[in-house]
Amino acid sequence: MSTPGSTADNSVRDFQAQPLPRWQRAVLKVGSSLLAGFSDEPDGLDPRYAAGLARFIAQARAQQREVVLVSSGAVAAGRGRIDTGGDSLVLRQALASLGQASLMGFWQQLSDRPVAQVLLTHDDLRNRRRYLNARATLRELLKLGALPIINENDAVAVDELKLGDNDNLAAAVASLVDADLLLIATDIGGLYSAHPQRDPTARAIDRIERITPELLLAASGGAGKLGTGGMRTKLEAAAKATAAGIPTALFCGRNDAVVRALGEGQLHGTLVLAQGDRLRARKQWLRHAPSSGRLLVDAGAVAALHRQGASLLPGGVAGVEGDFRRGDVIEIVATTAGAEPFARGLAQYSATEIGRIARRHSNDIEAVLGFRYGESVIHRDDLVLLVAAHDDETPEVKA
Ligand SMILES: Nc1ncnc2c1ncn2[C@@H]1O[C@H](COP(=O)(O)OP(=O)(O)O)[C@@H](O)[C@H]1O
Ligand SMILES: N[C@@H](CCC(=O)OP(=O)(O)O)C(=O)O
Repeated sequence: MSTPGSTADNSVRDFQAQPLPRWQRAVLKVGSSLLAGFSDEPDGLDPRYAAGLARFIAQARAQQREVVLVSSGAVAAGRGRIDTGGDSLVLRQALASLGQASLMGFWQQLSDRPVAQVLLTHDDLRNRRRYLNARATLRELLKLGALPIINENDAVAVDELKLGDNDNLAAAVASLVDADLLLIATDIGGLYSAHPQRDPTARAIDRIERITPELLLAASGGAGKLGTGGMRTKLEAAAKATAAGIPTALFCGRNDAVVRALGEGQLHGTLVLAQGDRLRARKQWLRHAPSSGRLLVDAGAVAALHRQGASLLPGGVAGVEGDFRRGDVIEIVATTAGAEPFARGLAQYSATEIGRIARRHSNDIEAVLGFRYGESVIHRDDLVLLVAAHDDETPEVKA
């Protein structure tokens, strides 16, 4: 903790440098406060800060790292196109629709590779099938080397459909894509012990081990001119991400030195530490979620899952029980053992579909079903072993 401050210029002075956790795949959230509203007139999007963030993304990519961008700014871009007062929900929805294409064009101009738009709502992420579909699309986009840019689908998102703010959306996306770091860029150095523009005694907080009600209260001072939730929604997002094992960094995207340091693995900002290990948190959930069916698998599949931490392919499936759908949690039972499941996982295909592709080669999936979500019926990232293997080669999936 150090001297109070409230502007981008104070970020480096107020927040001490600390190492950024090691990461391979990060979600970067960029708020409206970094993209627009630098004058009193609605003037659309301005690249003065976004350019530095785009350089950070390009540099990460050159180091074989992956970044998924969650970008606000559609409403601000819409106001730049049709200058209107007012702030009703339906007007914001219309402005977001007006501005979304400009927002994508804006990032495309700053990006060294193709950008891809993905618009999501809370409902999409609650629905397990749509969740899996969105995840598969995002993985494919990263494989293609594109820069996925996510925003809330504001035109359809009201009330219970809405995530409400892009900070929470970014936390959900971080879990969705299995990120190992969530970066939230905003117009202030990080979290202060009180609203720094209103309280001169506010102190910078470099590191948070646990998000307490007191911290949430300190962050409740409201948002900036264009922002939606202020620091509170950033802390809520950090709470969600860190509970899923993903550390979260809040930093000032308006300060070039801060953004450059980030590229060198140094954070000037607030680091919220992960609560436990990412894989462990996910596997823990898989162990306890209610299951909707079972797969019987042969000895070859049992050995592959145990020894190589492999995905379950249709060829090893000997039988299907229950009426589950794509995305449901199911149990895996060995035909050679009793009825006790030895593993659990998320089904990539429904019970009926797996019944049709059981014992077939993965290459046949498309010919049999007429479509294909992937080569496995349970992907290894979605699989947890419940009992250890009989030898010492217990795979990493036994979290
Ligand atoms: N305790 C606090 N520490 C830092 N900023 C705070 C705090 N409480 C409220 N804020 C406000 O939150 C703003 C950032 O949130 P917001 O305006 O929603 O930005 P964004 O558009 O980047 O999401 C800061 O500029 C500041 O005015
Ligand atoms: N979906 C809205 C952004 C909502 C939002 O959370 O804004 P911000 O607080 O600036 O991240 C838009 O694109 O304008």
